[in-house]
Parts: sequence; structure tokens; C-alpha cells
Amino acid sequence: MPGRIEDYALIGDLQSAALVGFDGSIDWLCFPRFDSPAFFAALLGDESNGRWQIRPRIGDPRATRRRYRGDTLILETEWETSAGTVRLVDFMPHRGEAPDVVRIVEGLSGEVPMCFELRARFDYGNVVPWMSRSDGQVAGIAGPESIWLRGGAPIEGRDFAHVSEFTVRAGERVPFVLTWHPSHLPEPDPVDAMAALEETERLWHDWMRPCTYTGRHGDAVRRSLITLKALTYAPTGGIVAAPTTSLPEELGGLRNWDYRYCWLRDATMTLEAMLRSGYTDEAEAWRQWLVRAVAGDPEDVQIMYGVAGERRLPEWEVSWLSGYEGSRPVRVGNAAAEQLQLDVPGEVIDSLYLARRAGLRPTPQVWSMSYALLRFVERHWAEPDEGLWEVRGGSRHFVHSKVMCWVAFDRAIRTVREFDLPGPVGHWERIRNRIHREVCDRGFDPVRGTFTQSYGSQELDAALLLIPQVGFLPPTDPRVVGTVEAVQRELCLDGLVRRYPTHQSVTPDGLPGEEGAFLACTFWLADGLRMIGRRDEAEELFERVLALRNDVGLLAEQYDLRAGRQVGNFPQAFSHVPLIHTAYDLEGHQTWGRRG
Ligand SMILES: OC[C@H]1O[C@H](O[C@H]2O[C@H](CO)[C@@H](O)[C@H](O)[C@H]2O)[C@H](O)[C@@H](O)[C@@H]1O
Repeated sequence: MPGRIEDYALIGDLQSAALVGFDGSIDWLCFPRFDSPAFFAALLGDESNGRWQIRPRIGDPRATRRRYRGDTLILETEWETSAGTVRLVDFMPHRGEAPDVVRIVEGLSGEVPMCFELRARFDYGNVVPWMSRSDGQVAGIAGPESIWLRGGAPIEGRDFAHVSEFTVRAGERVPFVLTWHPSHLPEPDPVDAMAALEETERLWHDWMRPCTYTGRHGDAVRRSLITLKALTYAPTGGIVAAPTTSLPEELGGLRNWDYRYCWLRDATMTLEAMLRSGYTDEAEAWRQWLVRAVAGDPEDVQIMYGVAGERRLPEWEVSWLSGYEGSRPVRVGNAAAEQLQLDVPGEVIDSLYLARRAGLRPTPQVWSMSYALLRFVERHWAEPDEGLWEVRGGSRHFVHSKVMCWVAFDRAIRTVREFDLPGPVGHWERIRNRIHREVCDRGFDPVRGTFTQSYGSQELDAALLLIPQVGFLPPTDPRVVGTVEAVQRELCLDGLVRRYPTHQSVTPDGLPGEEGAFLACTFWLADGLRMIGRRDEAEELFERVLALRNDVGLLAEQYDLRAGRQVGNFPQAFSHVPLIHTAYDLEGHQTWGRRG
């Protein structure tokens, strides 16, 4: 049985990532890219779908304690047993010839009997490879893929698994290295586990060095930055929304989506958090990724792409996986890729403007791209769309989308003025003002004193909290204050924020069932409260969400208050990005961000 979502910690090599449970089991790992078929898929089924567990043979299988080694993605899991204490060190070295997972068992005291079980499966737990053993190593082959396991203890095959029992004494280290390789290529060179550990630690410490954050929430901010970096696909600069698919937004429900792709929205927000913390290389790599991904006719721009800019992400259901705690279907691909989401050009143009202000030297394509996106917004802003929540119940005139169309023109006008670029500023100003008037006339409910989810609707939407952040109206405007108060009054569940109401028979997203509180929206409420002068409440709410992080500082997309558990894909960039911004803003570092 997989653990609770918050029982997992993340390891990764900037091309893919794995989730390691409290019981020493790697239950999720895709080789060789984030969006490749999973090699360990027990997370979305059971152990027969592939996993790799190492733990003491005696005592509680759940570890006594766990932590990352300093500011790295090297995980240390420790068990205190009646026979002694043992540590499991897990990491994925930065990619060399092939992707590797390294696991080192360290004896800390006594003599601890250990057990090891590897269930190798390709294609999301569907294919049992042909396995062979020779010269102390195990190889598995199925079609185009192969894996190689080299280890410091004898391994034998049993019941479609590879198992080992060994004892580790104080001061001893027993390493295991699992390597994926295309099956037609010669066997990959062995990796020296201890040298890889040293190198990986050094690389993460080097990466952390330029971090400019010096405030009270250093641990939370640095862990969030490391997590965002871990979600970056290093060869291209693309950033995935999360390394998982189909972790449910409702336990046992069908709100299960594949997040292993690059959303322009999530990635631009990630870029802002990186820029704000001093990481200009990542921002530059993402900007280049963006220019390549959206190249072509602006009418064909998508809201998400594959990590290398792939456009086709067809959604299908994995029939053989039973789903996380029975939450079916398990989906691969994402049909939202084909939606019209009119907030996205505004997100992109805003982030390019911020990058320029941060001193990133733009190429000529950057301005041509913004220009092309603006022509697209000019043609489509008056249409209904599916909005940032990617509803599947039909398009509407979402107020947040229109506000972001306003942002697109606003930032273009500023770019021309501040950087002396050519552009029809007068024409853009007229469109910007028209959008502003329309939103205030048709998207505001004067009776309740709040903006609404879409024109003429009664529903609220937590995305409206972004109105003062993007500068559409100042925080002192009574319509902003009214909206913040309405969201707090009507969308909060035990203090945490739902993105929109899902408790009615007809939900705005066209899906049955409910979902948890949305963590990004809860950070946005903290921002809103701070901006309208309710700082103490903002601080309290921020601390409340921080307390929902798991033991190693990670957040999923949502939190199920009834179950008291994290839900949704994990860890999620969209949760860690606002954590960073709110931490900065509460400490008055308002030099950056989406401030109008
Ligand atoms: O809940 C319905 C939608 O959920 C996913 O979208 C959400 O995640 C995206 C990535 O973080 C985020 O950009 C978006 O704002 C969220 O609503 C899913 O990808 C959609 O297919 C689904 O309709």
C-alpha cells in the first residue's frame, strides 16, 4: 500500500524525479524524463506495479526521522531499532551518461539486519522485464529499455522481485546503484556511489550560494527554491508543474490529472520566484525555452507544452493502475493543453517585463514574441475562455482572465516606455482602458461589493485575490477590500481557501465531487489581507500553511481538511512559488514580484 502523500520526499536529477516513502520505498519514478512512463508506479496502484524498498528487517518499517542533508536534494532516512541505528541516504546524481538512483545504507550503531526488495516494472507498472544476474549485478530488459542494479550485497530473484537480506554494522556503508539505459546500447559504466554523493552535495551547495533571501523563513524558502529547481528539466530549461500524475484532488475521486508538463502560467510564476531570489540563469534558460516553445503562429500558442516544447500531450487513461487509494482514472497526458486560457499571455508578458527589469538581456525574438501575443489577445480578449482553473464545464467570461488581458497590455505599454522600444502605445492604451471598464462594469457585483468569478455570476473565485497584486486596482480600493473580505467569508473552509465553490450540484468546473483547500489560493489570501492592512491575520494564515508542509518541507497542491491530509500532485510548483512570494512580502521585501 502506498503511504500518505505527505509521507513522501523528493529526490531528482533535474531531468526526472522519484518519491521515497517513510518506509524506505521508492514508489514513483519515471525514466528517463519527468513525463516518461513510470518505472516504479506503486504510488498509483500497489507494489506489483513496481517499487524499491530498503529498510531494517526488525521494528517499525516507518523511519524514526528523516531530513535533507542541508540545502540539497540528498535524503537521509534513519531508523532506530533494538539492534542499533541505521541511515539510508538516497539521491539521484546530476545526470551523466544515464540516469541513476543511488541508495547508501550506513550503519550508525549496533548491527542492524536489513531487507531489500526491488520490483522492476516498465510502462507504468505493466511490463515485467526479463531479468538476469551476472558478476554481482542484475540487469532487466523490456523492449527499448533496460535497468542495471549494482550493489554491495548479494541479491536473488524471488516471486517476480529481487530481494536481499544483509546486516550493516556501525561505520559500514553498503551502496546500491540503479541505472536506466536504452536497451540497444552497451552496458552503462558503473557509478562510484561515494564519489557521486560528494559531487551531488557540492553541486547543490554551489547552487544555493547566490540565494538572496535573508528573512525569517529561510528554511521554508530555500527548500521551496530547491524543489522548484528539482522540477526544472535542465537540458531545455522547461519547468514541470509537479513530478507526478493523478495524485487525487479528492481521495477516491476522479479529479486526477497529469502535471508532468510545462504550464506557461506555472512556469512564469516560478521564474518570478527564481528571479526574486537571485537565480537569473534559471530565468534566462526558461525564457529561451519559452521563445522556442511558442515559436510559430500566435494562434497556435498552447497553455502548456512538454519539457522540450512538445505540443501533443494527448490524454489517456491507464486502465491497469487502480489509482492512488482507488482514485481513478489514472491519466497520462492533459487535455487542458488544447484549451483557451486567456490569462496566459498576460502571465508571459508580465514575466518577460520583470525579467527585463531584472537586467536579463533580451534577444530581439523576445519583443517580437510579446508583440505577437498581444495581437492574439487583441483578437480574443472579448471571448469566453476556460480560465486559469482549466474548467471542463464550458467556457465563460472569467474575470481573472480579463484582468490578465489588461495586464498583457499594461506591461507591454510599460516595456515600450521604460525600455524605449517601438510599439503602438496609444492603441494599446485604448484597449487596456476598455478592458478595465468592462471588468469593472460586468465583473463586479455592487450589491455584495465583490468581483465575481465570471460576468454576471454569483460565484466567487480565489483568483480574484490577484487583482491588487497585478496592479489592476490599488489595495485601498473598496472593491478590492470587498473582494478580499468576500473570499475570506465565502470560500474559506476552516481558515483555508477553496479556489471556487465545488459543493453545489452544478460546479463551475463541470466535474462531480469536491476537492481540498487550494494552497496557492490560501497564500494569495494572506497576501490580500496584508495588502488591505490586516497584517496580523496575514502572518497567522501564512504560518498556518507553513505548518501543513510535510516533515521535509514539501507541499502538494491542496489540503483535505476533513482527512487532515495533503492531496493533489506532489510536490507542486504552484504551492511553493506563492510560499516564496508571501515570505518576501510579509517581510517588506517588495522590490520584486507582480506589483503593479
Ligand atoms: O482541476 C481541474 C484542472 O486541474 C489541473 O489544472 C490545475 O493545475 C495546473 C498546473 O498546476 C494549473 O496551472 C491550473 O491552474 C490548475 O487548475 C489540470 O491540469 C487540468 O487538466 C484540470 O482541468
